[in-house]
Amino acid sequence: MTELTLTRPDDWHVHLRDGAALPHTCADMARYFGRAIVMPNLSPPVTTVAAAAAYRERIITAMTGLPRQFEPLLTLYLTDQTDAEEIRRAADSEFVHAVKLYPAGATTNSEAGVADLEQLFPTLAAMETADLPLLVHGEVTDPAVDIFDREKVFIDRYLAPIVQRFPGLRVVLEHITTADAVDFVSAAPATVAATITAHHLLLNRNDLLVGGIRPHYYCLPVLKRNSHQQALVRAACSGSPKFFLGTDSAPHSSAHKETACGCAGVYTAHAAIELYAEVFEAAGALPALEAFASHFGPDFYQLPRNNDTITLRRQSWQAAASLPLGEATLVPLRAGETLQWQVLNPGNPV
Ligand SMILES: NC(=O)N[C@@H](CC(=O)O)C(=O)O
Ligand SMILES: [Zn+2]
Ligand SMILES: [Zn+2]
Repeated sequence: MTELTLTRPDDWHVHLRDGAALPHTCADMARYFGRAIVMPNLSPPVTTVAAAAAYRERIITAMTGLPRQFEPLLTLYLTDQTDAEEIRRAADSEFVHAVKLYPAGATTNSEAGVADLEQLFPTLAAMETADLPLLVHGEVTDPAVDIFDREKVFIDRYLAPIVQRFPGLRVVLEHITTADAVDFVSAAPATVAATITAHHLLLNRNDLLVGGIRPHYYCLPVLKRNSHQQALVRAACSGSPKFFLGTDSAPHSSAHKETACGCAGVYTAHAAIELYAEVFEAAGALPALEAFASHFGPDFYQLPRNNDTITLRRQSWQAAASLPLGEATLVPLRAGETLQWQVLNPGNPV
C-alpha cells in the first residue's frame, strides 16, 4: 500500500504548554488533527472552568493566521480541592470534556495533584452523575515501588477499585505502557478505555538505555521491556474500540532534557500520524489505523467522527533536527532522521 486515506484523526492526549510555546505546539497540531484533548498540567494547573476558558482563548489566539485550526477540547486538573460544583460547571460547559487525575508527584507539573484518592470519591461520584470522563496518569508514587512496576501497581491498588465502585464513570487510562494495562482495559467494562502513544509503540527500554542513555526517549510512564511494547502494538492494531490514539506529545526544551536531571516527555506532534503509520505498517495492520486514529476516540468521548479525510503517502522525508519552543528549542522524536509516511497537503483549509 502506498497511499492511505482515512477519516481526519484526533489526538486524545496532548501537552500544548502555554505562552510563547503555544504558537509552535499549536501549529504542529493544526496540520491535520481535527480535535485534541489538551492536558491541564500548566504551572499553575488548569483547575477551574474559568481557567480552562481562558486557556482555550490563548490556544485559539495562538492559531491566528495558520492555514487551518484544530478544535481544543479542554480538561480540568483534579486536585484535593476539586468539588462537585466545579464538576457540574465543567459538564455544563461546551468545551471541558474530561477531568485529569495526576497522582501528586507522578510526572511533570503534578505537584498539585491528588494526594488522597479516597477523599475525592464524592467528586468522582459527581463526575459519574454528570457523565464527565476521568483521565488517569496511572502510576503510583510510592517510593517503595520500582519505577517499572508503577503502572501495574496503580491499576491493582487504585484503578480496579475505582472502576468497581463507579460503574457508570467513563475512565481513560492514559499512555499505557504494559501488557498488564492492556489486559486490564481489555477485560474491563466498556466504560474503560486507553490511549497509546506513538513512542511507546516504537520504542522499548533498550532504546532508552543500551549503548548510552538517550534523554529524548525519557518519558513517563517510562518505556518498558520489549514484550510490553509488543502487547501495546497488538492492542493498537486489534480493532478493539477500547484503544485509541493519544500522542502524549510533551515538549521540553533541549536544555531541560539534556542535563543531569532531565525532564520526562517526548515530542511527536511534528510527525504524529506519520509515526503511527510506520507502526501499523510494520505490524501488517495498516487498515486498522483509521479506526484507532479517527473512530474509537470520538466514539468513546461521545462526539461525532470527523467528516473529512486526510491522505498519507508512502514517501520518505526528513524530520527537523530541532524545532522552536518559544524562546528555546526542542529535539523531536526522529530528529534529523527519515520518516516513511507523509501527509499530503497538510494544513490546507478545511
Ligand atoms: N508524559 C511525560 O513524560 N510528560 C508529560 C506529563 C505526562 O503526561 O505524564 C509532560 O507534561 O511533560
Ligand atoms: Zn501522564
Ligand atoms: Zn501526558
